[in-house]
Amino acid sequence: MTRQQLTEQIFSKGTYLCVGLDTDLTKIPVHLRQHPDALFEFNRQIIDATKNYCVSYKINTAFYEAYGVKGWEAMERTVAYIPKTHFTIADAKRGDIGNTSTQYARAFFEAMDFDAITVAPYMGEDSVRPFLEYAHKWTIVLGLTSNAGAKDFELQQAGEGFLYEKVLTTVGSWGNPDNLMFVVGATQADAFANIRKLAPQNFYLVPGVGAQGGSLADISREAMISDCGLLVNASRAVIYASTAEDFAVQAGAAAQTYAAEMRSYLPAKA
Ligand SMILES: O=c1ccn([C@@H]2O[C@H](COP(=O)(O)O)[C@@H](O)[C@H]2O)c(=O)[nH]1
Repeated sequence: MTRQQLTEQIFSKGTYLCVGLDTDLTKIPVHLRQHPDALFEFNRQIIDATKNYCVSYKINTAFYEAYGVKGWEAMERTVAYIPKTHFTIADAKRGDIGNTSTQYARAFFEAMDFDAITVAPYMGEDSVRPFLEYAHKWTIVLGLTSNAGAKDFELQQAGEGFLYEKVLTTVGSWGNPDNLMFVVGATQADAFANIRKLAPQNFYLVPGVGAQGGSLADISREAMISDCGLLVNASRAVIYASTAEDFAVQAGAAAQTYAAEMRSYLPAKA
């Protein structure tokens, strides 16, 4: 998907919500747990209920890898089920020597048709480059993450600034705003204005609203640009809005609430 196609979706639907499919069999409604294809069936109903209120789905691969072959198959079926209008993200946090990253890129961009994959930058350029070489695919590099551990490396001083700042500027020169996004945690709202100066045109994938307590209003105020430039992810707050039989209806309602707030922050047009 191109940037223009993504922004057309955002402005026509009035939302920049990304629903995170962090599907955990111990958290889905009891009546679905015995279903022979429970992971996919849960996702199918969540997608049907939320697709009008979001422009993207993020599949965190850990939740599928945890179930072995059956989990991997459920992930493949889920990404194939998501409407082509929606931007699909494999939250896999890959990155290895170039020869190996090439295989990761094939797995997520060819064997499965994800639009984007999250990548850890710490093995350097050759580990990121194979993902960037795909036309109309996106590499989403970890910038300043939402977790407490961000302070252990990302927020350590590295020369003139923080390590995450060096990641933004250096990785930014490897790609461009049409193929490279950064992960910036919603819990890091104080840093957003500075981050926008360092990566002024890139889209940010922003996890951390909902269960982690980040503020949608703060992020939107500090980091939105004329074509939006934000995909804000909510996983647990949407998909587990209810764990009863009405789970899909409640997930749709939660997504609708986020979308209504997002509409109020979007500029008039791109
Ligand atoms: O900095 C990061 C990077 C990735 N994540 C992932 O996003 C979702 C957040 O889930 P919630 O339930 O909405 O908290 C999850 O898949 C994380 O692994 C992140 O939270 N922070």
